[in-house]
Amino acid sequence: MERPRRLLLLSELRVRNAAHDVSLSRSLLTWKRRTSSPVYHPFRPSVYHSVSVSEIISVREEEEEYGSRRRDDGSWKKIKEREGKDCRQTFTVLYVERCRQHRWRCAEVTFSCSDEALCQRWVSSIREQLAAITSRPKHLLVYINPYGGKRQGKSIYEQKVSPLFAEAGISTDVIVTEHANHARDHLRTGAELKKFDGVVCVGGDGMFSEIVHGLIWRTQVDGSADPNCPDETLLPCSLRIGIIPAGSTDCICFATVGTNDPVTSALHIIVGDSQPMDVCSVHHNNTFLRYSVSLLGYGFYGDVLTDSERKRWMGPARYDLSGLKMFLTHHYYEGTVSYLPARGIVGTPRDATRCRSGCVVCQHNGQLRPETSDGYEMDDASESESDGEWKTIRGKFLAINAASMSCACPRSPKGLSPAAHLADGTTDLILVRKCSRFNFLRHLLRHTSKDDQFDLTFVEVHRVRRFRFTPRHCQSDSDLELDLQEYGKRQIFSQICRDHPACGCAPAYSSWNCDGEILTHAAIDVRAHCQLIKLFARGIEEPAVFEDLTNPCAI
Ligand SMILES: CCCCCCCCCCCCC/C=C/[C@@H](O)[C@H](COP(=O)(O)O)NC(=O)CCCCC
Ligand SMILES: Nc1ncnc2c1ncn2[C@@H]1O[C@H](COP(=O)(O)OP(=O)(O)O)[C@@H](O)[C@H]1O
Ligand SMILES: [Ca+2]
Repeated sequence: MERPRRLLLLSELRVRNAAHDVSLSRSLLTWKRRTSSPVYHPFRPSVYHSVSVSEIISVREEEEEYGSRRRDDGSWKKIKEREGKDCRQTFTVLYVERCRQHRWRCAEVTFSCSDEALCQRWVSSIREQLAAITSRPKHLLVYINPYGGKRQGKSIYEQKVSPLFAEAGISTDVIVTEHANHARDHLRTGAELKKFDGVVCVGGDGMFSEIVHGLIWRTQVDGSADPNCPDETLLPCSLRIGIIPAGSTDCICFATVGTNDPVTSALHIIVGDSQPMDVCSVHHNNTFLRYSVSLLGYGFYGDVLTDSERKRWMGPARYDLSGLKMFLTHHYYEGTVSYLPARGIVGTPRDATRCRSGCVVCQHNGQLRPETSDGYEMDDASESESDGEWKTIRGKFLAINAASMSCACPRSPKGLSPAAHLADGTTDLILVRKCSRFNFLRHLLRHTSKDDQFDLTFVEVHRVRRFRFTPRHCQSDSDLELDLQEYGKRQIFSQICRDHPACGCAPAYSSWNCDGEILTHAAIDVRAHCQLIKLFARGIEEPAVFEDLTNPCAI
């Protein structure tokens, strides 16, 4: 049986001049219109509203007096319509309202009554409940990339986000970056992180990647862990990261919130959401290269990124043109992929279920602590290899993709690996073998349709904890890395062939697309670190079973 909620307050207040029963408990604010007729009216809009206290943004106190209303900040506002008697006290509650396609809006409702003391009690009770929510940030460090996407990061923040933060009583230190890696380096060395409850990134996946690199690095150095060592157990970052989408793909925002909308993201930050996320570390010859949280792609996606960087002036459309060009170019790459399958976990890349808010698969797999329970220790990787746990595949590949999350984005609403999980400590390794252009097109089209992406003979997918890739030409040189001179020459020839596909000579190397940043090393060693970072997000919410039909925003 459902336990009755203990009410903190229950009063008759007016909303838009109609009497309502308004109640406040620790979890809910509700208001219900008083009706004179007990008869059910099918065409009368719903008279009952409820808002979770955890989704109240703020409460604003106002006082109506002689045709004017005084705001909290001391300014005066004319009221268009007097509500009933001469002098009424009013207060306005701002709260989260759900709209279509996972969008959130800031809605407001104004309550009024003639009893000043009662109004005051309501305002202070709501404020007390909000103050008791310790997960909400109070002071944030904000980095804005003015250069990403359509170059609107600064205006997006100033017009859509900053007013909401102010309304919620969040103070900010804002840094508009002046060059690439400005935010990363500031976080690594300069930022006084103790002052803040979180870091906000205004930009695309590349800008988010800078924040992740700065925070992870700083956390390891402060905690005496060695980020250069591929076998190190990395320390999780305590500060959460908020993403205000202002880039070109904004895949990390889309795959964790369900939409690329600055207001929605700002509201997730304000209510203090928390979503853990896996991070892959990428090493080359025991030297750290980069971290990746979304896509690590060699071949097609690496080539698209390299080509698109030369067309940055085109904005986000550069990816479409480069995508078409690289599809027509149809380069394949030879090499060896070795991987360590994730054992003992729940879920496979071909599941029909999806990683959603409060995902039980992430909760379950996140508790496994892979370093101990999965039967291998990273320090003993070679032992595991001799145990036959590592699998090896040699071949010619059009694309090698590791998706640590679905990689859903507006271009591909299901993503590259629709059943991938945000926080299960694994990455989905997708191998697309050399095939005809027609078949590759079928594969790409499945990124945009409902059909199973992996139900093609030339595509295979494995859920892994660790993988390595070695391009063929590295192996043929007695398994030694090419010296830099040789590597340079091959890069030049690769470039010539890339630019003159008619010569029929396939380039030896592609680059890795690492969350939208180019990695020129082809041979890499990748390891998934379970729940290394946390976002101000909650994962994609399942749509409510009963939509509020009186909410025009949701219909
Ligand atoms: C013929 C129909 C083909 C349709 C293919 C559509 C495939 C789209 C898949 C997109 C996957 C995106 C994975 C995310 C990558 C981002 O991290 C990266 C950088 O983002 P940002 O910094 O915000 O720009 N974006 C890309 O690499 C773009 C890939 C686009 C490929 C067409
Ligand atoms: N002020 C700046 N000037 C130039 N580049 C910058 C600046 N700040 C950040 N960057 C870099 O811009 C690149 C693209 O940023 P991102 O926000 O991902 O936009 P997009 O989604 O358009 O690629 C990243 O590599 C980031 O490091
Ligand atoms: Ca994952």
